[in-house]
Amino acid sequence: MESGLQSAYLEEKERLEHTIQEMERHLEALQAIPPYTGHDMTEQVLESIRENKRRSLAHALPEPYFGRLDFHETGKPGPAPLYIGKSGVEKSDSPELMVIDWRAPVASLFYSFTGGTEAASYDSPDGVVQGLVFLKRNLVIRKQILQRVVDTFDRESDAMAVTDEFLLYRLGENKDNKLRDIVSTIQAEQDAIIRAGKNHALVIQGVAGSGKTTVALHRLAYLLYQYRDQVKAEKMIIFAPSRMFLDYISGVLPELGVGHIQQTTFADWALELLNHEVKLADPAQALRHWFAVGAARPVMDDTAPGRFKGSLRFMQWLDGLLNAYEQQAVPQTDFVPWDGVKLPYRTIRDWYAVEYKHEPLMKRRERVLARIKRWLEMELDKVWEVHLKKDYKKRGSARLRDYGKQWPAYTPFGFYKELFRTAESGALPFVSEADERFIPEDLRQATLTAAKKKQVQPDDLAPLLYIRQRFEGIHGDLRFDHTVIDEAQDFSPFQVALLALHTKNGSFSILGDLSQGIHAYQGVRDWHELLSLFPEENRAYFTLNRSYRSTMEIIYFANEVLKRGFAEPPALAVPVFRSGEPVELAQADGPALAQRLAGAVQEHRQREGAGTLAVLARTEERCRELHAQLLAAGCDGVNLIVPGQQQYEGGVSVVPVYMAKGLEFDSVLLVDVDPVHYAQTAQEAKLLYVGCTRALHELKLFYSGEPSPLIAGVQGDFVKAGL
Ligand SMILES: Nc1ncnc2c1ncn2[C@@H]1O[C@H](COP(=O)(O)OP(=O)(O)OP(=O)(O)O)[C@@H](O)[C@H]1O
Repeated sequence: MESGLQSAYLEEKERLEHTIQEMERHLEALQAIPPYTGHDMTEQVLESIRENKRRSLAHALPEPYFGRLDFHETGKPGPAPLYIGKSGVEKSDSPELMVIDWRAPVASLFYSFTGGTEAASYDSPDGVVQGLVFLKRNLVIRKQILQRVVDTFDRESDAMAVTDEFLLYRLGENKDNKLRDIVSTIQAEQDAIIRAGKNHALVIQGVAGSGKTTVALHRLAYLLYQYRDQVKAEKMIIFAPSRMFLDYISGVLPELGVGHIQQTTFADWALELLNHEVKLADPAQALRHWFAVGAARPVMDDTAPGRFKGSLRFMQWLDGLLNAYEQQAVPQTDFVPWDGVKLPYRTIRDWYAVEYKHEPLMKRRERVLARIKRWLEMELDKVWEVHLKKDYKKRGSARLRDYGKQWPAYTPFGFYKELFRTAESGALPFVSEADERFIPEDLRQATLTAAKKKQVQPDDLAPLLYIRQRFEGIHGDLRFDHTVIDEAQDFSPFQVALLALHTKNGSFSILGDLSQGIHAYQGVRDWHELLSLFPEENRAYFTLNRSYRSTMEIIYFANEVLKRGFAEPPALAVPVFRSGEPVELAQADGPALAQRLAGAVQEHRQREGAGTLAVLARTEERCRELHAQLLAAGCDGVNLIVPGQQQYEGGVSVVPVYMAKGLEFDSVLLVDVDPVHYAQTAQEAKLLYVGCTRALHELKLFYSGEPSPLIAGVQGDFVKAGL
């Protein structure tokens, strides 16, 4: 075996040297051709192909490939080694490929093949291709140097396949402040999602750490490769929960050689489309309210404003009012520019309701008014007496202005706020009593009070955009080829329905985890709410239950939290076989806790290759306090992460649990895990679960007095009492 490994290493080393020489030769040849700057179209196309090749070769040179698959296609001679890399590499003198792009159909075998001697197959553009896999090999190359060769399947060897060794090696590494690509270790269940067809709305329920975010980003790279004639990077969009999270994931797409994909939060995107006509109420205040501790924490049922305004019922109500407005928008009067001449109401209504039916509402208004103006000019042409003509012109223009005032040009916000008035406070004529009753009184008051300051809550944004699309339509450049919604459990059905209007062919990747639905005051309760928005034949539901982030100990412990918080716990995470230290529980508060935390930070920093560490607390105030204590104890350079943060710096951070969602840290220290901060409810269990599952390698929990019922009595070799 030893000598087998040695010869494999030597074989691969030689092959790598040969590939690099060939690539360098190719790159030099391309660089020797002076860039074409002329106007000949054909030459321009050729230059752009050459430039792409130069870029792709330069990008691939340090690590040309990461895998090898020896595949014997049925009916073809002998097994051929296929080298798989982040991008395809041609030979310098022929279009034959030395390295195959990981997204190519044949490369799917590298991911979907998980061992066994039976025939394997993959889908190619010409149909299913069958054959036998002889060898599956992982290679680690860094800066052109071969560092590791691991065979995960060898048909000719008696040795057992060590399928997961390479994955475990990868998962055991420390992380920095950015998410990384996983091309070399994509798992079969992840690959199935990455390669799913374009015109489907995929809803993916994945446990914490199952790779949802990572898979979504790889899927974008795949779609761009596979459907290059149909989709463009600039027309793809990722919605993520915060700008800090966007910063955290910003490294993956460039690593995959993909650029220019729009990345935003729903609020930023919406405010931009609304021309910043409204301001968002301070989100930190809302978070303080919803994540208040103990008895101060509000109930999160369907009467919560976000649940109400985010529901499809609310969307239907709004739709009904927009339809009623559409029916009654045209002033019910003839247009009489001067005595004796009139444009009948019926004619104006016909223009509006028949001729311009397909235009959005405010465009229709513009068109009708412009047409009345033209009619007026024609009527004036019929008047020959100069002095009369002048007088009619003045009078006609004034009457047209008056007419326009009876038919106001609403902005989305201008219209929206009118809908919350009652008949008593001057509601618009088409707002019925039933419409009035539909809105809970306190919500009406809150919406109107905020509206006076031109302020809205996040849950008002989807309704505002819905009005916008009915008023102004959606221009081509606002329609996406593909839309990714990460942390989708925090999205409302209304938001997703709205995004569906902006997305071509229902092409979506919607990812989330209901067990992490800590924003239950606004998000979905079950995925059917979202799936029902798409036709059955165009939607697909996937689950990811394996968790790759955390050690077995951490996952077993986090699962216990869910079991204690839910009468019927949701699908529990299945860890990969990666073992670490047991989760530690310790009693500490006040100065003793501060001392423990400072000690842990210092110890962490002394470790070789120390990665990231986070102290997680329930509230922003508590984080500020702990941060100050750490600084006072001499722990310089500790980052405090609070709402509104734009960047994640890595290193050591103090973070409210709700802001840590989506991120990960090598070590996590969770404080105040007592009955007050984490009561035995599903909602608090989700919060604590989020906190625990942020840890890759090490998790410690501290409590004052009693431990929270969500962790009390947890027993097993995956947990131990701390000193
Ligand atoms: N196939 C894989 N190979 C190597 N690492 C992986 C693989 N899949 C996921 N990971 C790693 O697991 C971690 C979690 O991934 P990611 O953040 O995408 O998961 P997630 O499901 O979005 O998590 P959460 O819901 O908790 O935010 C990352 O460090 C990622 O690199």
